[in-house]
Amino acid sequence: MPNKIILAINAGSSSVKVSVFTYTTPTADPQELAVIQVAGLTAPPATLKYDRGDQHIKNKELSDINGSESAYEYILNHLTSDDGLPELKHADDIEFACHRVVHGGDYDKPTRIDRDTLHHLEELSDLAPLHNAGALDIVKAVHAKCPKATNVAFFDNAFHQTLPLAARTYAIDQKVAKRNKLRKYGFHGLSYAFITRAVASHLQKPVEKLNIIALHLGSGASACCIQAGKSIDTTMGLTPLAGLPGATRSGDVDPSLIFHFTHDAGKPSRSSTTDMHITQAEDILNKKSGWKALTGTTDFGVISSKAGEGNEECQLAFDIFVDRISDFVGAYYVKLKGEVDALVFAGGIGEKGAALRKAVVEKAGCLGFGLDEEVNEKPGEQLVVDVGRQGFKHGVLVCQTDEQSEMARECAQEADGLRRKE
Ligand SMILES: Nc1ncnc2c1ncn2[C@@H]1O[C@H](COP(=O)(O)OP(=O)(O)O)[C@@H](O)[C@H]1O
Ligand SMILES: CC(=O)OP(=O)(O)O
Ligand SMILES: [Mg+2]
Repeated sequence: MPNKIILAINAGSSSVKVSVFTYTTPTADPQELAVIQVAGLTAPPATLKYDRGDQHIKNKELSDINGSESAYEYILNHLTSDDGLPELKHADDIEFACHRVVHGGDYDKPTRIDRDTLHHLEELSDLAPLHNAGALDIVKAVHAKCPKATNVAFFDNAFHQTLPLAARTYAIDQKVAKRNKLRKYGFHGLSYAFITRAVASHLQKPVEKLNIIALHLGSGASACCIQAGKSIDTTMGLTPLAGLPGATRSGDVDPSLIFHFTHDAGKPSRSSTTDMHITQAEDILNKKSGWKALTGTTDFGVISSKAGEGNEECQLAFDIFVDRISDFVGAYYVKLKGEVDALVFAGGIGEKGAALRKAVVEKAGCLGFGLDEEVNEKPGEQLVVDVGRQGFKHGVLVCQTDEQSEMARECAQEADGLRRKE
């Protein structure tokens, strides 16, 4: 039987990342052949990163890319014309296109995308204004350019189905809450599912016995309290705006603040489209806040090094992040009754931000976390690295999370059920 190609597509808030996998049987993990990323969609020029075998392209500037759909077209073209990737010479070689869909509402498992599902997901676009519309544009592009591929949606909120009622319920009128489905959903679930398995395997513990406080810190940032391998709380809410601040997101603010910020809070934003309706309030808090508003850059690597050089705005942004993360580490420590296997850092900032890890772990020192500072400076590229100090009560780990590989793994396992019936 010929190898089958799975394309795992991750439309983040500012980038499109695609990994190419082959798989043979549902039981063996898919094998990664190439990873391609077009970043900088919100701060042009877009740039290309490509890794396949010993071929590596980094920071190549691209022209004529103005959104996720054109980024996908570029990516498909790049992959099919790479002679070193003979497994994917033609769009028809793709059997499954997996899409990370941030807000899936009540969908709780990978779902083949047909016209009805697409319509339901479009209705949820307003609840993930930086994400869903971009992902669905790519679904349509795959439909047009790769008509033989089966499109499957993987939902970023699915991992948080296990949130206890008290954690998922807002203290508002429950009739309205139920009618309008207003509750905490939580996101970054593909990443937390990956982290849970990778850390359990690293610690040689069954997933069902794993208790961790996991931090996914990227352009969007969140924390998750994982007990017995299941999410029991997380910082994002009805939408990915709640909780920690991010590249362009405010994170938690007093909900009344926005009416003092602008009198036009409830009016439609100029970023509204026919597929997505958002207010000025949502536009300001999602797209014009966070690190960008505080420092002018969305790159936390730059913020971190400028803070180290004495830049006050960057120092404040850095300190705000440490302050908010520590709040949740404390809260989740109590939820886990102090029975914590490890504090886990992941996502671009969690994996690369040594200074941030140091500051967070120092604050949590009173709970029994400590860092091996030398390893923390250069943890290396292994899947999970122990950066905790010997002899301390709880571990500290860095995990190279991979949302695309999580989708590919689930896709291969469920392939028979997901395949289109001819
Ligand atoms: N050395 C570094 N220190 C801290 N943050 C970094 C470093 N290098 C990159 N980053 C940050 O990682 C973030 C991107 O993380 P990633 O998880 O890839 O984001 P996305 O949410 O777009 O998937 C950016 O804010 C980037 O600045
Ligand atoms: C849910 C979310 O915020 O995703 P990202 O960090 O990829 O923007
Ligand atoms: Mg991401």
